[in-house]
Amino acid sequence: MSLRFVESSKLPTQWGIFDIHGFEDSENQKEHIVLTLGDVSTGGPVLGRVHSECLTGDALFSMRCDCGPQLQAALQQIAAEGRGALFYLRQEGRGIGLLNKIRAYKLQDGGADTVEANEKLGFHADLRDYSMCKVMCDHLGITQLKLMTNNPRKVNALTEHGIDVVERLPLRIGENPHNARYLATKAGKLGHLFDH
Ligand SMILES: Nc1nc2c(ncn2[C@@H]2O[C@H](COP(=O)(O)OP(=O)(O)OP(=O)(O)O)[C@@H](O)[C@H]2O)c(=O)[nH]1
Repeated sequence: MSLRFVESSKLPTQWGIFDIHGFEDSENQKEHIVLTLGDVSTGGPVLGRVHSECLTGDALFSMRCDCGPQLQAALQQIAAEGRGALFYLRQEGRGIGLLNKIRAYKLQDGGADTVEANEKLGFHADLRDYSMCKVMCDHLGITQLKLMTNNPRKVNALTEHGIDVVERLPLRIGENPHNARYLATKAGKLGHLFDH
């Protein structure tokens, strides 16, 4: 992965003024961002969230998934701690892209679960790559993460890329009748832990 830091600036949000850092992956024509709050380069493990893009959940308030509430909760928890990092990775639909995610939704409307739908479209259930996080951490001086996630495979992937994840913090939020089956499939087939 050829990831290059581009620029940093400020991003005022309803939870405080974050620093926003832009990175470019020219090889894959992707642009990723990291929001940080406080001094993340010194002072021990950083509260972190590695969040994969979900336009429908993050920006359009979709209740088919739990992405939007997780994003909001992560930013709130970072703000409450006064220090942390949100890695916002542009790998929509677990890496299959937005339009294929809509195709997968259509298949789920017809009875497939989220894993079967990906497979019917010819994709693996999860195509995401977390290698860019190591470059981002090195650039930002982050050496250890306390990671907010329900996904142990994400912890393993980051660890394999050389990131020291010292703790996994569950991020169980946003359950509703529209995403009950989706969350059950994540727990049953994708190894997500829905503990508190
Ligand atoms: N292919 C596909 N992607 C989906 C679907 N619903 C949400 N996503 C995508 O899934 C990604 C989020 O992954 P999740 O499996 O929900 O969660 P996670 O990141 O593995 O784990 P957490 O850290 O606990 O949130 C985002 O890129 C969403 O766009 C779906 O039905 N099909």
